[in-house]
Amino acid sequence: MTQDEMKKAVAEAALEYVKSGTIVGVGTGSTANMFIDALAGMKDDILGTVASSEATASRLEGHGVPVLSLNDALKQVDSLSVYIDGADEFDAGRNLTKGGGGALTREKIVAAASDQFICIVDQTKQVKHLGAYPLPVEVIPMAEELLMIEAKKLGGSPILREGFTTDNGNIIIDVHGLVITDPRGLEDHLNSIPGVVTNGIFSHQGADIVLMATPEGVVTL
Ligand SMILES: O=C[C@H](O)[C@H](O)[C@H](O)COP(=O)(O)O
Repeated sequence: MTQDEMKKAVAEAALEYVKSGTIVGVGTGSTANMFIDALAGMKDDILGTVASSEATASRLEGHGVPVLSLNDALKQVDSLSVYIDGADEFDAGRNLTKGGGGALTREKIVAAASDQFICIVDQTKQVKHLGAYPLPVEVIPMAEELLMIEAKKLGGSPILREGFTTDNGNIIIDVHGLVITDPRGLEDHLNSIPGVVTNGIFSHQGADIVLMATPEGVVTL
């Protein structure tokens, strides 16, 4: 089974968590794209979606799936029923790193507004410690050098994502070389640096359920 076939299988398995008549939070990335394609078949059953990026909104709209802003959605309901998204890495505690596509901030906001986060991954994303995948940090441009200095103090090697601007008009600094043994502590520490919008550790907004595709089938963790 190819990695793309595994992504498709896990994306389709996530449909089980989509409840009729609810608003669904939708993530960003290649796995989330496959979920969007599968969700299109349920577009008449759900009340709508909230997208975690402009790219996701465009793909949903291309399928004719209704997209609401988060603010409009939360005027209708207290919370979204479910948030479904991929990840770059996950650990045994269902802590995640995300943001390989640069959508981390909106993803974290939509996840926080949802009752349940179902993370859809293939088995290549499973790690003992987060950090082998460079950790993205979204930063207001003025704080670029400040974040570089602080990341080096943590033992990381920060690299500006050249030519990339987030949907929020900010920059991303990818921090290489971290071995993250305390995901929640590092998430909080990085977010306490002025100018940081958020970082790609999802510990506070970790997954409630990880659906992991393997060549033998989809496993629920
Ligand atoms: O910003 C991007 C997101 O956090 C993605 O969910 C993450 O990078 C995983 O993407 P993919 O499913 O393409 O591996």
